[in-house]
Amino acid sequence: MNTAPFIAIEGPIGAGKTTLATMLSQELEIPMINEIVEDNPYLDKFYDNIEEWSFQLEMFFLCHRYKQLEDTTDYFLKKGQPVIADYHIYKNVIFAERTLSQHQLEKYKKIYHLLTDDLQKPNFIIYIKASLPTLLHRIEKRGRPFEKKIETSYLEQLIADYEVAIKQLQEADPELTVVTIDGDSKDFVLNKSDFERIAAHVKELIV
Ligand SMILES: Nc1ncnc2c1ncn2[C@@H]1O[C@H](COP(=O)(O)OP(=O)(O)OP(=O)(O)O)[C@@H](O)[C@H]1O
Ligand SMILES: Nc1nc(=O)c2ncn([C@H]3C[C@H](O)[C@@H](CO)O3)c2[nH]1
Repeated sequence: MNTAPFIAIEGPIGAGKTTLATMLSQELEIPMINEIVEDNPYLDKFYDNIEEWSFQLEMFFLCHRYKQLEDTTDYFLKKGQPVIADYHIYKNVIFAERTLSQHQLEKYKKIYHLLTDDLQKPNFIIYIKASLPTLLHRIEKRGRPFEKKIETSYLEQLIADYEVAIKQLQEADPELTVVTIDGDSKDFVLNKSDFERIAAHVKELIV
């Protein structure tokens, strides 16, 4: 059992995880941890050639998130301080299963379990579901040059992978609370009342 509320925002690429995590962190006055993107040395190369760069990229994300979550546990959760993150560590597996060869995946999963089995996991997931047109629109709006190379089929697969993974996480942990947000119809950026409803719901859950 976690010592303090640990909230992860999840969903496929461009769903609005960092945006919502930032807004909730400010509104609820809860510290936020987020993954690095601009300093990632492999993302650009990865989107050029997934097969060639996937192992380096997945290992980079895994090591980075492992260290970040270790620190999060020590500095916040163990002291009873709630935390909000714009990812769940399990997203490593979601992506790795899609990008690695079978041989690489077997090795990767051993390392994943070794590093993460004893880490504190989030007890709340806010899952932003969004359709392909919504994701494409948001990725384009954000305008990261390397993401122009993302194939539509890759995004479609990730949308389906996320549906399966969130169900698996919920089945594996009956104490986990999953709040699903329809990212197509709920606009927490432009519609103040949409955001207020989400924030009120999260506040109720964690008190
Ligand atoms: N509900 C929303 N309505 C309109 N625009 C949004 C919404 N949520 C996010 N955006 C915009 O969409 C873009 C992607 O959002 P964001 O970076 O938060 O996504 P993300 O899920 O964290 O992405 P990634 O998977 O790459 O980490 C940003 O430009 C953001 O301003
Ligand atoms: N392959 C792969 N594995 C991951 O664990 C992972 N996590 C995020 N991403 C990609 C999505 C955005 O382009 C960008 C920022 O989230 O990085 C990932 N890609």
